[in-house]
Amino acid sequence: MGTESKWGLSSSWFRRRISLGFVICFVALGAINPMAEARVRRYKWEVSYQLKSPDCFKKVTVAINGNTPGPTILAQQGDTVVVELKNSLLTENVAIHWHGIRQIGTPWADGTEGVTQCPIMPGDTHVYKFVVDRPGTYLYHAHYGMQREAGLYGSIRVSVPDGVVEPFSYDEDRSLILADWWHKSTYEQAAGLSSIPFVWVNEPESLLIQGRGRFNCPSLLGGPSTSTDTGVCNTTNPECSPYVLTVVPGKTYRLRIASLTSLSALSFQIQGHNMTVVEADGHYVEPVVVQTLYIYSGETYSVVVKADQDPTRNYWVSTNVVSRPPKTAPGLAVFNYYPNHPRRIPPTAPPPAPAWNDTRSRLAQSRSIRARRGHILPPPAAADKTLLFLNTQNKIEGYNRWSINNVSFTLPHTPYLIALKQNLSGAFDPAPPPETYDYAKYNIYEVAPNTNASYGDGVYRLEFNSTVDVVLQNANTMNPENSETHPWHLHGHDFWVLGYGEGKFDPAKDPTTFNLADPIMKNTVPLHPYGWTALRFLADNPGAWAFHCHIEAHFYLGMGVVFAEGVDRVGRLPNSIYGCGAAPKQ
Ligand SMILES: O=C1O[C@H]([C@@H](O)CO)C(O)=C1O
Repeated sequence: MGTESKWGLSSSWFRRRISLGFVICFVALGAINPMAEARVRRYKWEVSYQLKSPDCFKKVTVAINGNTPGPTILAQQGDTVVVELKNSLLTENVAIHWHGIRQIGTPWADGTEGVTQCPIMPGDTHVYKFVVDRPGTYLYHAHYGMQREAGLYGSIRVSVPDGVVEPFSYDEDRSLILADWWHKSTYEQAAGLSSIPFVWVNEPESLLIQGRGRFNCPSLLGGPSTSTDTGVCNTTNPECSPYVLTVVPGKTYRLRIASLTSLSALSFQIQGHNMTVVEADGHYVEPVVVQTLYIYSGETYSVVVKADQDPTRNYWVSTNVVSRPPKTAPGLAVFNYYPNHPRRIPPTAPPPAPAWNDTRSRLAQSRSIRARRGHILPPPAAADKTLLFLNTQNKIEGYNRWSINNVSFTLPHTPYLIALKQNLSGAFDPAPPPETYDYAKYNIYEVAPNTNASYGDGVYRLEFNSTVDVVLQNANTMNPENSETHPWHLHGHDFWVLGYGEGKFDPAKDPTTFNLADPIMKNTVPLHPYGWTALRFLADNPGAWAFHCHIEAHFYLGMGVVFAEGVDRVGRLPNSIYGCGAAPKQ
């Protein structure tokens, strides 16, 4: 790493240890140092349990350096990010995934427990080191069990290199993460999901904007104290006051909006303001003006907003559950026009939520977002391999599961990357999972018996540098007249979104409608109820990569697959990812 500068300036750990004078001195040196472009951004994180009240209800969270969301990683294209992570959870493993970072040349740093690494055990310290090769808006979050839901997440913001001008302008740059929040622990939820009878997680108690929400504690509203809220509902706690986004009248803001919900598809609105969508998952898009942005778990968008409304008042920022019958109050933050008091409640009610079951509007928005001119085009020829993935809910041995082509994914005890690279036999099923389903016979509109699903941990082996199409097919769940939204996330790659369709994908006809002219590239894409979504990607990143529904409970219940390509080209695996299953520490 000849270009490494030892003193990454954004590291909070580093900043705390040197005086401001030194920082200014190093910034000045950086400005004249030709080696300055590719810096190392060092972070030192400690993951621990913390009692927090993000929505005024106190519960155990999993935090980084005491906070949820964790610190924002700020870097510039080409920088190396080094995160030294200490697991101070007393009884629980951890692993962190860098969502949207492709990990080119460092597949072992993807942070996916069971796929690219062994879990980091309590007391252990693990170093993640990777290059952020593209500017854009990304995320990080736990990728172990259902731990993300306990609050272990944050933002990654990668800026363009010095001198590069972006295709839109703004005065200020802000990040907002949306999340849903439950009062039950993740352990209780996971236990319920793997029980007979099945105990569903149900709808969230609240929606959080940048880690802040407000749950309706009955006693706070003048009602009787109940055993569930006594001592835990405390709105005087500053932790649970709404997030405030202060804007200066006349200025333009780039808001990087990301969703890390565990279940909910969301709408997002800023009362009285239009938003111009300019970036999706790290790729510029043709500007689209919206009043309501629909956002699915794992997606990021940049919108440009001008503070051009009546500056004598504040406005609501609101988010609502869509695609499932909502039982959760809107998540609210304050869009505060300076110099109004940031706690001044906006004088009018939050904007009404869009109809939760208006699938057509959501589909229309998905289709309306197109790549910015000058984008990377997909290979135009037919794909080398097409995978047709039927998404179903199933019963296996009495347990509720989710399956892809009748296989419900289970994580092996030895990570795929190690097993494949070291040719460890017996680590996972060597038979590849099915590439299609019986589309001629399957009725996606009915509750199907789905009695022939099985557990599986096989891998789709992709030829290195081949073009792969994946068509995700949605279907009815085990409940009549019900089909849900599934945001699918691919690790290690971006894909082109070739199209969204309603109903059943017809392999003979629908590929002719694929958009090969200006498809957006993304890493996470919604599969709408009773619809299909078609993607194309190049299997050009040596490694083993998860592709899964980003709903925490759904991946936990088997809704995912693993791709592997070019593993023989992967460099020497670091010892730090070993230490489980058939992969003991070297
Ligand atoms: O996996 C799920 O289970 C429930 C429901 O289908 C069974 O109660 C639900 O809404 C899911 O997404």
